Amino acid sequence: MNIHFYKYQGAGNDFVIIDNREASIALNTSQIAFLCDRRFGIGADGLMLLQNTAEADFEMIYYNADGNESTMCGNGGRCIAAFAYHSNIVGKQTTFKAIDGIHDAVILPNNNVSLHMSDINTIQFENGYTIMNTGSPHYIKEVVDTDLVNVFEEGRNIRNQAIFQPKGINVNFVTPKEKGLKIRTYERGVEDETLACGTGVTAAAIASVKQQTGIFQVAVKAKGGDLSVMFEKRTADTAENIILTGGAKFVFEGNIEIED
Ligand SMILES: N[C@@H](CCC[C@H](N)C(=O)O)C(=O)O
Repeated sequence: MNIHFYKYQGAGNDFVIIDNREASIALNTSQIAFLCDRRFGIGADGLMLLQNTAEADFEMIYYNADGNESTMCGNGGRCIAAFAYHSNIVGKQTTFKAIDGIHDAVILPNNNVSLHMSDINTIQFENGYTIMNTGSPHYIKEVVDTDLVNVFEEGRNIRNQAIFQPKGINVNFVTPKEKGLKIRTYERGVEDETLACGTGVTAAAIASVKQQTGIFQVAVKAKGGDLSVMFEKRTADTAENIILTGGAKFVFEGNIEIED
């Protein structure tokens, strides 16, 4: 089967996007893993299908690089909104359906896209770390300097701890800076460090204000780029009106042959 694909990246978190509005493409786990493979395929942290839905402008179906369908991807959501805009499927403001519900996105100047993330109903403040689900589950640990962390080893150990099984968790290491945060993330389903993770950046920004309430804006520096998160906290352990903003760029497009 020959497939036309588009490659996008948001702060270095990269994705294969396929327009499946005609519902003609059904990919299995090994075909998706092949397309995301950086040596044998196109290379990406994840793959998204853009599909039709009666509930919004389009639907985003998200798969991790291991080929399995997963939960919400914040950078993926910003990239698929940019793709839908570049493909004249939607205008500068769009609403799309993802696994965690309906999201609004806005195309901004200079290849920036902002995305309304799902509300957070529970923030778990533990001894030395915070856990919350920003559409995907995240573990956030404050460290003295993210540059000194072995993100692959430490992230993998935490991701595989018995308490987080069977689903696993994404692991974020965060250092507060003068203005904002620095972050590095180990992503489940990629099973490696990625250059940025939108749901992780969102979780880290919200965790950084601890139990405070109010309206906040936090700048977050990931390895692959800068993002910003605006949110409101009406109570100590919830967050709402969450907007994630950052770059979402077209990289290249092409055709690839995949085995049935
Ligand atoms: N890169 C993403 C998160 C993608 C999902 C994650 N790997 C998981 O399975 O939970 C983002 O930008 O949010």
